[in-house]
Amino acid sequence: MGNLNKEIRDGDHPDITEERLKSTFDTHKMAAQIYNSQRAADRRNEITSAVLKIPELQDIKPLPFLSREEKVEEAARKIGILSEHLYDLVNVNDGAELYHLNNVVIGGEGNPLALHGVMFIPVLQAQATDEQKKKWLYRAMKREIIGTYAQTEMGHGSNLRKLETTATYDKATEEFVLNSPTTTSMKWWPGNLGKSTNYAVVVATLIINEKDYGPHSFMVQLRDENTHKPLPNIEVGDIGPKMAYNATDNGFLKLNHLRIPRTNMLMKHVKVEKDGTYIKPPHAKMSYSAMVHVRAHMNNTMAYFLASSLTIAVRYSSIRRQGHINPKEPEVKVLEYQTQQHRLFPHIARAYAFSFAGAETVRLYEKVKKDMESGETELMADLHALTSGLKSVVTYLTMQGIEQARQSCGGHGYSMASYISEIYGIAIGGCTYEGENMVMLLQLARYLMKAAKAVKEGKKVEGLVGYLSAPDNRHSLIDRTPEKSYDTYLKTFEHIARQQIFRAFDKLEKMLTSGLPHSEAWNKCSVELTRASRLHTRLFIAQAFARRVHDVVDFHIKEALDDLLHLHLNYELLDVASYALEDGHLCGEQMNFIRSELYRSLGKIRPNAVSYVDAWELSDMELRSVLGRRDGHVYENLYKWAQNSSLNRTDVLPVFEKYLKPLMMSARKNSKL
Ligand SMILES: CCCCCCCCCCCCCC(=O)SCCNC(=O)CCNC(=O)[C@H](O)C(C)(C)COP(=O)(O)OP(=O)(O)OC[C@H]1O[C@@H](n2cnc3c(N)ncnc32)[C@H](O)[C@@H]1OP(=O)(O)O
Ligand SMILES: Cc1cc2nc3c(=O)[nH]c(=O)nc-3n(C[C@H](O)[C@H](O)[C@H](O)COP(=O)(O)OP(=O)(O)OC[C@H]3O[C@@H](n4cnc5c(N)ncnc54)[C@H](O)[C@@H]3O)c2cc1C
Repeated sequence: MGNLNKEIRDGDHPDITEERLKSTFDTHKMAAQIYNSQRAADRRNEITSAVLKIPELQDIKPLPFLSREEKVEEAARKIGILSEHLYDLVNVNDGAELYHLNNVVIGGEGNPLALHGVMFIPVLQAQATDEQKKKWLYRAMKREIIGTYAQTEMGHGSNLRKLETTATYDKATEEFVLNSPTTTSMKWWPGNLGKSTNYAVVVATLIINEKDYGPHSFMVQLRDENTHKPLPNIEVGDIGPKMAYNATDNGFLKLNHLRIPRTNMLMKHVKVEKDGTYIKPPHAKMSYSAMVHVRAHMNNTMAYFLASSLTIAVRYSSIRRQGHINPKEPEVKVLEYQTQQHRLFPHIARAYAFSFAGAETVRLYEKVKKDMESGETELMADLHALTSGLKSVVTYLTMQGIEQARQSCGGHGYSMASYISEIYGIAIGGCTYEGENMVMLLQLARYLMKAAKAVKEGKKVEGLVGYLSAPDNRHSLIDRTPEKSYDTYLKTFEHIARQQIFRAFDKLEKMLTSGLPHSEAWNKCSVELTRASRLHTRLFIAQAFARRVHDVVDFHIKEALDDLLHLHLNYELLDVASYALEDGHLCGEQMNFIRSELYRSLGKIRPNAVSYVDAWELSDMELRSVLGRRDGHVYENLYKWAQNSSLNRTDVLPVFEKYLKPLMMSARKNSKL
C-alpha cells in the first residue's frame, strides 16, 4: 500500500513528512468528500497540472509586490490567455471547474470577468426572456460583451425598496428613462463596473404613471463595444482602493436621464406592456435570484478561504519549532501545544462542516432554480431563509477562523508572505456583500417567527423548522446514555435553538400585545432575533455534518470524519452552552464531560492534522503562501521572497539623502553645540 497522504515527496522538510506518514486515511479519498465526488477531486488536480505546464499563466511575481494597477493588468492578462486555453483546460459548463481554474491561475483578488460569471450571466439566465437571452446571454457566454450586476448605491444597499435610481416608463416612446437624481443614488460598489465592463444589469425603482413598483432589473450598455468609451449620459469609474480584493475595479455609475428601449427590462417573470400595463411576477422576490445564487454558493467559497488559511497555518505549525514541553527534549513543533491545537483544529472541523452544509444548500438552490423556470415558487421562502442564515453565520465564523490561523503563525503570519491577510481581507467582504450579515439574520428571523407562531397555534411545522414542533427532553442526555451518540448532541442543539426562538417570539408578542407597532417591537427584539437565527443555523450546520458522516461508506474516511464531527459538536456546544445552562438543560457535570471530550478530540485529531488540511489539495500555486508551502521549506523561501521587495533594489534609498541624512546631520550639529 502506498502512502495514504498523497502529498509526500522526496526532499520535503522531514518535519512535515513525519506528519504525513502518520495519516490514517487516504487524503485523495477525503478530497472526494470535500469536493463531492472522486471525479471532481481528480479534475481539480488534472486542471492544476495542466495549468502548471503553461508558462504564461504563472504569476509574474508574488502578488503582494504588485501595485494596484499591476494587479488589475495582471488579472486581465491572464484572463486573455485563459480564454485561449479555456476549452482544453475545463468543462466550461461546470462551475466548480471554472472556479478552481480561477483560484489557481488568478487567485481570490478578482479579475475583469468575476462579476460577469458570478452575477451577470446568472441574472440573465434566470430573468431574461428567450428573445433577450438571444440578444445578450449568448454573447455574454462567448465573452463578446462583459457585464456586471449594479444594484447597490452610495446611499442604499440593504434596503432595496429605497433605491433612488429611477426607471420611469415613457409610454410615448416606449422607453425607460434611467436616472440617478442625487449623489447618493449613484451606483457604488458593483464589482468590475469601474473599468472592465461594457454592460450592466442595473437595478432601479420602476415608475409607471408616477406609481412606484419597486426594484426591477434593466440591461444597460455602459460603454462603446469598440472604443470602450462611456456612452453619452453615463459617468462611470473606479471607487478606489479597498481593504483587499484590489485586482477588482468595484465601480460607481451615474445615469443622466438615459433612455433605453422598453425591451431592455428583464421580463421573463414580470412585464411592462407597451401601454404601460404592469404584469406582476408569480412571486414578488423572483428578481432577487442573482443574490440568492451567490448566497447559495458562498458557503463553499468561505469553506475554501478558511481551508486555505488553515492549510497555511497547520503546515507551518508542523515545521515551526519553538519552546519545550519537556525541557530535556529538543524544541517542539508549535503544533504540539494544546493552545495551538485548540486555536486551529475546531476551525478545520468548521471548514469541513461549511463545505458539507454548502453542498446541501446548492442542491436545494438547484431545485428551486429549476422550479422557478416553470413559475413554481413554493420553496423560495425556505431557500431564502436558509441562505440568509448560512451566509451570515458562515462568513462570520470564517472571519474568526482565518484570524486565528494568522495569529497562530506568530510574526510571520503578519507578513504578506503568509498571504493570510489577503485571504482574510477577501473573505470578510462576505460579511457585507450579498446582504449585510445582521440584515440577513433578521430575514431568517421573520421565517422563524412565522414558524414559532404556527407551533403556538397548535400547527405542525416541517422541514428545516420541523424540530420546533418535535418532542423535547427537559434535560439533555449527553453523558447520560451508555452508547456514544451524536443524536444526543443534535437534540441539545435543537433544544437550544428552540428555546431561543420561542424566547424571541414571546418577547415580540409581549411587546405587540402591549400596543407597540410591529416595526418598533421588532427593533427592540432584534438582538434576541439574530441570536435565534444564529442558533438555528448552527444547528443546521451540525446536522449537515452528521448527515454526511452517516452517509460515508469508506471505513477510514468515515472514522477520520467522525473524529472531526466529534470535535465540532463538543466545541460548538461549549460555545453556545450558556443557553442550555440557563434553563438547566445541561448541568455542570455535563459541561465537564463536554470539555474533556473536546480535549480528547484535540489529541485524536493531532496525528492527522496535516492530512486533514492536505486533503483540500490546495496547490502551492493557488495558496500563494511561503508559510503554507507543501514541502515545508519555509525559512530559505522567506528570505528569497523578501528579495522581491522594491526597497531592496538599492542599498541606499534616495530618502536617505533627501530626509534622513539632513535629519541626522542637524541632530549631530545640535548635540555638538
Ligand atoms: C457563484 C460563486 C460565488 C462566489 C462568491 C465570491 C465572489 C463574490 C463577489 C462579490 C459579489 C457581491 C455582489 C453583491 O453584493 S450584489 C448586492 C447584494 N445586495 C443585497 O444582498 C441587498 C440585501 N437586501 C435584500 O436582499 C432585501 O432588501 C431584503 C431581503 C433585506 C428585504 O427585501 P425587501 O427589501 O424586498 O423587503 P420586504 O419587506 O418587501 O420583503 C420581505 C419579504 O420578502 C421575502 N424575501 C426577501 N428576499 C427573498 C428572496 N430572495 N426569496 C424569497 N423571499 C424573499 C422575505 O422572506 C420577506 O417575506 P415575509 O417575511 O414578508 O413573508
Ligand atoms: C467587496 C464588495 C463587493 C460588492 N459587490 C457588489 C456588486 O457587485 N454589486 C452590488 O450591487 N453591490 C455590491 N456590493 C455592495 C454590498 O452588497 C452592500 O454593501 C451590502 O449589501 C450592504 O449594504 P450597505 O452597504 O447599504 O450597508 P448598510 O445597510 O448601510 O449597513 C450599515 C449598518 O447598518 C445596519 N443595518 C442596515 N439596515 C438594517 C436593518 N434593517 N436592521 C438592522 N440593521 C441594519 C447593518 O447591519 C450595518 O451594521 C459589494 C460590497 C463589497 C464590500
